[in-house]
Amino acid sequence: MRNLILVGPMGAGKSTIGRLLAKELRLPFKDSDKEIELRTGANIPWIFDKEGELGFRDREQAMIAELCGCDGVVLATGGGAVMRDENRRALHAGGRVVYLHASVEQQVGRTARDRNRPLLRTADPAKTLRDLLTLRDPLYREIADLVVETDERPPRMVVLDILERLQRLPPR
Ligand SMILES: Nc1ncnc2c1ncn2[C@@H]1O[C@H](COP(=O)(O)OP(=O)(O)O)[C@@H](O)[C@H]1O
Ligand SMILES: O=C(O)C1=C[C@@H](OP(=O)(O)O)[C@@H](O)[C@H](O)C1
Ligand SMILES: [Mg+2]
Repeated sequence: MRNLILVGPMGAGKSTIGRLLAKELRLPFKDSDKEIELRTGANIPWIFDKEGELGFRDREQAMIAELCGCDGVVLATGGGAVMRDENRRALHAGGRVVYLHASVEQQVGRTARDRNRPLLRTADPAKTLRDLLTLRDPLYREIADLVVETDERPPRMVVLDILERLQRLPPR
């Protein structure tokens, strides 16, 4: 399989684990959100403010299509990338897909101090994360080759688990 692709909700650790995995595998690391920021020269909240979520999703779809065309990269997606059918098709075709799972409680704790997630600027971020996970969990599972638990496990341990389980995956 060509690339190693991480999906999952905000705070699951896609950006953190992706960077560590890439280092371990000596592969380039690409973070879809970071690539959008580099390409536009604007940060994610600014894009949401100026273009709305729809504008961001269009940029995200174009970036996912481009990055899934790479060969041999570790790719961290944004938590909402699985919402579009086109993205799910591209991600599944683009390589091995790992769903990083985290409970809503852990997601809340890990995202609380970070103001860079516009969807969590709500009165009740825990409810927002719960509602999003209800909607998206089946979509993550639909395209995942592996589901990996991240609750109560430090990033290093999650990385080792992924590497070990990838070796045991049958060919698609
Ligand atoms: N397994 C983990 N255990 C504890 N904290 C974690 C873990 N994975 C990530 N984090 C922390 O959670 C925060 C969000 O991680 P991040 O990689 O940005 O998630 P995502 O890209 O999935 O939204 C960061 O501060 C990161 O250090
Ligand atoms: O869940 C989402 O819809 C989003 C997740 C974010 O990425 P992370 O999952 O890396 O936080 C980022 O793409 C944007 O704020 C929207
Ligand atoms: Mg991220």
